[in-house]
Amino acid sequence: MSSFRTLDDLPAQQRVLVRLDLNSPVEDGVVQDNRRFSRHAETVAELADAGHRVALMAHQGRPGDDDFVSLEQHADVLAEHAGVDVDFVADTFGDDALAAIRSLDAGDVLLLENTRMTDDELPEEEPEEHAASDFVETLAPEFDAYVNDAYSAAHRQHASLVGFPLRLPSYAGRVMETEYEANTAIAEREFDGDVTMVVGGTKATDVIGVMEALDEKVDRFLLGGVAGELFLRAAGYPVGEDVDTELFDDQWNANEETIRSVLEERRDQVTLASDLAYEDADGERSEVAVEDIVEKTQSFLDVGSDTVADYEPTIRDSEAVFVKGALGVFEDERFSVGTVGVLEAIADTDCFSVVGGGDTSRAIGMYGMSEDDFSHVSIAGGAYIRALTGEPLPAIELLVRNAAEGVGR
Ligand SMILES: Nc1ncnc2c1ncn2[C@@H]1O[C@H](COP(=O)(O)OP(=O)(O)OP(=O)(O)O)[C@@H](O)[C@H]1O
Ligand SMILES: O=C(O)[C@H](O)COP(=O)(O)O
Repeated sequence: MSSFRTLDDLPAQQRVLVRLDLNSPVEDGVVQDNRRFSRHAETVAELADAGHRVALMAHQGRPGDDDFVSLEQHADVLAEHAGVDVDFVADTFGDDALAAIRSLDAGDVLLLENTRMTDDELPEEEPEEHAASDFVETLAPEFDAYVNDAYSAAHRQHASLVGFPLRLPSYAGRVMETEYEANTAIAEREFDGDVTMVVGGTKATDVIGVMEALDEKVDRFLLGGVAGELFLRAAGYPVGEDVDTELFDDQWNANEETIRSVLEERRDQVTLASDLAYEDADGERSEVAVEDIVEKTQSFLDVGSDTVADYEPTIRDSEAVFVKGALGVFEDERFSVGTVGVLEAIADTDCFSVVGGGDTSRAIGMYGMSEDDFSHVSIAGGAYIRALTGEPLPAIELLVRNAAEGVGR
């Protein structure tokens, strides 16, 4: 059990500042509903129903990215799930935000603008520095308590995650509590048979770092997505570089050394895709064997069918399978073969299975699979794989420290 305080410990009638993780896929400017909304809605509804005055903080994307947008749409999606009104103010901690916070009545809920729109949020700094930022210094006095429900962002050392626990009595929300307990229990679990990890997605930097740390725990890695292409590049294939996206070159430069050393030292543990899929001139899915690729001239959007067939026996023979990241752009049905094929193979076995990632976990519902076919489905990606390595999550350490030191008591 954790040693942080939870909503069961929160006194009545508080002015509460709550950190959620509503970071979601954005398609053509439209925020896509996903399990982060439904899960966090439970915490929000509980706080509102209990008569607290609730102000919510969350982030979306990163400055410079297409999905770095306002949280205005998030307020409506969250309200629908929570069954309570969620007002929105297009301000993080300026006069408009303060006026909206001060006008909250018991049971009211307000969502503040994307925390990453303030310069104080993003630097990875020590909690003490964040606690002294204008952002934290301005907002903290407006509240009696801070609730962190953002387990899936707990690996980031950002102001809204680590600054407030030095200023306010702090509590874990319901999502934080359940994800922490599930992921910690999983990290501590020992398996007799083979443990397999399926590694994909776009956040290659996040997953490659932990592959090194997990080699004691994981017997075999099955690769796909952007990380998989970077490994193919290291293995000498002409892929894993930017053609019409900016997903590869920067991540290659940041991780080349680690990828090469993982491949060199653990070549027999790492299985790479044998074929890849792309959109052909007719707009159809086509596949090519990696051995036949002479030059990368278009984006590869999925692993091929032979790769899925290669991966299935490994999954069937595993006692545990962990998934982090999709093997392709599954949101487009043509490129869902890798992700869905692997998830269905896992669902068909009775192995212990965990699927993590805010985006990746969406594939389960999108393609008619049931969460019950997996042992645990986490809305966290980076935080979940770090938890598997036993690496501390800074935002959670701060909740523990806050409880131990009795801040605000
Ligand atoms: N080859 C590829 N090219 C571009 N995008 C890809 C490719 N393969 C997978 N993806 C994308 O990867 C995304 C999922 O992985 P990503 O690393 O972004 O997040 P996640 O696993 O959901 O975890 P987190 O919660 O950390 O965001 C999917 O939205 C999918 O479209
Ligand atoms: O989606 C996530 O994994 C979390 O919200 C963290 O987002 P980040 O990877 O942009 O910091």
